[in-house]
Amino acid sequence: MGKRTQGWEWRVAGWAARHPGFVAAPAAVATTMAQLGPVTTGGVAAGVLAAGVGWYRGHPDSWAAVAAPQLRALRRRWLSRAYLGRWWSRVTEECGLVTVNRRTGFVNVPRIVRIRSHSPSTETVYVRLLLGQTVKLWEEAAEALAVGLNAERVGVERVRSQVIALIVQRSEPFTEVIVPPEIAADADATSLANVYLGETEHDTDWSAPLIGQHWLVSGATGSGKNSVTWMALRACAPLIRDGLVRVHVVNPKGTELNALRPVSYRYAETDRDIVEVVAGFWETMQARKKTLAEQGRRTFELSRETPLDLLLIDELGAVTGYGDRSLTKGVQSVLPLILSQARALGGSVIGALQEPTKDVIPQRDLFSLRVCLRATSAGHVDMVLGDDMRRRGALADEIPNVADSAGIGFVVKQRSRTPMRVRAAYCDDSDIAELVRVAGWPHTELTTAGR
Ligand SMILES: Nc1ncnc2c1ncn2[C@@H]1O[C@H](COP(=O)(O)OP(=O)(O)OP(=O)(O)O)[C@@H](O)[C@H]1O
Repeated sequence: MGKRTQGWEWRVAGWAARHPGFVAAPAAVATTMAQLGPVTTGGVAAGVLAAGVGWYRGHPDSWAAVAAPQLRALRRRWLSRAYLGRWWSRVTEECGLVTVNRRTGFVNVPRIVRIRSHSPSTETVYVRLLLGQTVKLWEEAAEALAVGLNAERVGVERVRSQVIALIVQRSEPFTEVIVPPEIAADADATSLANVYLGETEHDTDWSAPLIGQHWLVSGATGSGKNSVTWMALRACAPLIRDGLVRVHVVNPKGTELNALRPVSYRYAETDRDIVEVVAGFWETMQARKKTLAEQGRRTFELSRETPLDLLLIDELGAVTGYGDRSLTKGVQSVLPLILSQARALGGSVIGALQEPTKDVIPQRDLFSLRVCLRATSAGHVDMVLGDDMRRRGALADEIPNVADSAGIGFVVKQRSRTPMRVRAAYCDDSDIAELVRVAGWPHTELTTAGR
């Protein structure tokens, strides 16, 4: 029996019912023309266009968060051929993702429910599974789908029963290493309210506030986690020199961050010293609380008397989770207090993490900036960035494990709660040496533990 398909008039009716906008928009234009005439209709259309341009020019941030994803999704859905009827049918057929009714010969093509495009390099295509299909079937076809859709890669996720999301990454926006900007000569020229970290996929600066904030950077080994820490320290360098920022370093691995020894206020590598430094940080915060109360101030202001205290923890997992019990117990008795109270007192924490699991991320939501660099498992992404972020396009587990991808990862945009691909600038050994040179000053009051 040959393949049979539904009559075209039924297919058109079904399609129109599923896409009411395509019927409603021309109907609305026709009605306006009939009621108000072509001049008024043209005026209204020009007004809408002018309002759109005005929005784009006047408030690019909200435009990028609200209007751009909608327009991008429309363009991808209807103007790129990838998801149009015939091509979509062909791709799914070639990838073995259609079914044929054995009795009637009718070919069932999986239906696209909707498309979202939160970023220029990625779109999420929601697809209704056909009877008899499994998520696994689509996962196995993902590579072939990527070829068919002309994409870099396709991720597959189950959304609810019968609906999956294909996360289609179109391009890699970062092909070059980002060179860090010069260190500011003056403390006045540095703003810790907006620290430059690198670039975003939208070709804009990636920056974040450091004062009164905690940062969490997660990534597999070799993903470039320390880039973010180094960029924060470059911004702080003149302030460290002037005694406006004090750096407390917890470096259980004893690698890389040991370059900071000469400019650290406190520094620890061994278990005992680590507990001492973290507990000391909390004592500093309690003392700060008293100082602010004495000064009759409720909020912290950066000064030599009340500097920013920055706690850097290179391997959060070791000190809160899988390290020796005396270490983890000691740290866990104060770290939650630091994370929940230090921000208002001029204490910030930057924690790096390799294996994000529930027990090693203490109070995740207290980290206002969370960066997920290359991950070794899909589950790590939502663990770091928050629920649903992988489905919305944060394919950190699909970042290739090669040196060229180091420093690339995802953050969540605060306002729109959508993931954004970013790349941290890279500080090489000479950049690190320069920052230590600039930050270095006669630290007469050094109380470094573990020296
Ligand atoms: N932002 C970056 N841009 C480009 N390349 C980078 C970046 N960061 C790191 N790299 C490169 O990746 C390599 C690995 O980086 P690094 O050792 O800092 O990663 P890591 O995540 O800190 O690893 P580990 O957990 O093993 O300490 C570096 O030697 C460097 O060549």
